Amino acid sequence: MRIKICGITKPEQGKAIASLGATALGFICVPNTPRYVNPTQIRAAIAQLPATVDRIGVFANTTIKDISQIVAATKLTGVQLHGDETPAFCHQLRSLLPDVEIVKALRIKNTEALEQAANYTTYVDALLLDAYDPQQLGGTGKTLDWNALQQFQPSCPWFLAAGLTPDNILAALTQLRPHGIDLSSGVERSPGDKDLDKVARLFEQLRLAIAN
Ligand SMILES: O=C(O)c1ccccc1NCC(=O)[C@H](O)[C@H](O)COP(=O)(O)O
Repeated sequence: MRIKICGITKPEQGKAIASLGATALGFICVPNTPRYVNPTQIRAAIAQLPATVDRIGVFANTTIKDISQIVAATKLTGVQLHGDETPAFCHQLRSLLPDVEIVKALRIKNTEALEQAANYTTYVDALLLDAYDPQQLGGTGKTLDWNALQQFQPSCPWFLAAGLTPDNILAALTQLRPHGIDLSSGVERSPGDKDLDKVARLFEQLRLAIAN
């Protein structure tokens, strides 16, 4: 299973989280949000990472030009689209950046929001299910109704996000079998400041999940 820790702002924390076992790190490229990092900061963090760790830039409601410039400047391996990007936008981005992983985040407000998934699967590498919040695009700490996701089986890989923590990850994974998980505020002291003890506890819990 892929394990993505999102909202990295400090290079030394990114390095430590990668060595604890994260397979992907997320960098928030959405200005005026609390975990925002600029391309210089992303490059500094990436310089500390082993090549095996995926580096995903998180964007929302920006232009293809902006995304492709930041990808070129930072060597991100993937792009997560966290706003209202359409399937056509994903298709266009994929044509321009064929070697970059594209993850479309769906912010689940109601069951109809899940039905959008099928419109994206042809154009993206993976989907990510996050919680809807009227004020915040992501990093909300709100959980989804896992029971309502039991039938969610898109034709592409998917990540479960939204309010996952070391304390609830086992419960989530007993109900659902996503290809990956994504955590941010559940392993933080404050926005952008990761708590390495919480990250270590997450990996202990995941080892238990694998053993059972
Ligand atoms: O985390 C942010 O601050 C953020 C800001 C703007 C767009 C997206 C953002 N985060 C996206 C993520 O992938 C988070 O990991 C995801 O929302 C889960 O967050 P959490 O519920 O805190 O685990």
